[in-house]
Amino acid sequence: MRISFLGGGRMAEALIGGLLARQVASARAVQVMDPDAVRCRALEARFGVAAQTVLDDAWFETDVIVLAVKPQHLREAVTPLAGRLGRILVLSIAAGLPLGVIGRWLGGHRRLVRAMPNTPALVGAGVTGLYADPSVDALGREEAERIMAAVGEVLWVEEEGKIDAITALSGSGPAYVFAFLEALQAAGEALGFDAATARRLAQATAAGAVRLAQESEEPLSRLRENVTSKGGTTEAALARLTERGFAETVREAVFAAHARSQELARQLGEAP
Ligand SMILES: NC(=O)C1=CN([C@@H]2O[C@H](COP(=O)(O)OP(=O)(O)OC[C@H]3O[C@@H](n4cnc5c(N)ncnc54)[C@H](O)[C@@H]3O)[C@@H](O)[C@H]2O)C=CC1
Ligand SMILES: O=C(O)[C@@H]1CCC=N1
Repeated sequence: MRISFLGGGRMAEALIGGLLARQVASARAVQVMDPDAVRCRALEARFGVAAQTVLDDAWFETDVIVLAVKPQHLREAVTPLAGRLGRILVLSIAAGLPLGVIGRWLGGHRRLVRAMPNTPALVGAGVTGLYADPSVDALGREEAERIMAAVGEVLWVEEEGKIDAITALSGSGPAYVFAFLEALQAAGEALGFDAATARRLAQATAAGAVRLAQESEEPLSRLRENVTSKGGTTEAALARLTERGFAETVREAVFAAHARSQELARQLGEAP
């Protein structure tokens, strides 16, 4: 598969790394266009892929174009693509921008898939939600899935609105987990550990708990109960979390991200 990236930032770098490591594409089949020459040189040096600061005809000799530009820059970035796409599949990872809007900017192109990955993709442990325009055929869906599966799990949704929900849950989700780990580390430091030890304890706990959850058939509530002895230490901690509205706060945070994702296109002056 030949893959061209519009935007060669952090997410593009993660994807290119995964694609080459899993041999979904060879370095010769991957091209990048990014106006930042420093980024281009960095990607060339790291992966041996061709990276350029301008769009030329050769860049359009491809099967898939991945849109990996910030939502605020996407319109300007994709306008030069309009009318030059033919059968190329366009895979957008931009947050908050519906396919209807991107298709309009691309001059009515319909061979479009929207993806929402997350930063654990950088270490091959991402999870990506995917939605295809109904006109995209099985081959197009398979190409999109193979690209995103190179950096982790994939999950298709059949309703585009669900991509905003995926953005709120797993797209932004790593930041919630890091915020929790930061708080756990800070609490560990307050109990007398040095920063490195507190971080190690916090991370090992999270990694172990997640692995236990992944390898268990039990509901999460049962796994929580299994840690919680009657009258014990965990019960004391959870009582405080409940009293402070932990679950409601997480819910409100996820809903705030969801609302923001829904609002991004409108803020750019685009109705879905
Ligand atoms: N960072 C995250 O956690 C996630 C980000 N995303 C989405 O991925 C996309 C890329 O995000 P990052 O890689 O984090 O951003 P980034 O800022 O690292 O990379 C964006 C790149 O686009 C380039 N660029 C700017 N204007 C351009 C143009 N006209 N043509 C071509 N390239 C241009 C910039 O030079 C930069 O290298 C965004 O749309 C974001 O919403 C999606 C899921 C998670
Ligand atoms: O915060 C953002 O808008 C992007 C989308 C998901 C993660 N980062």
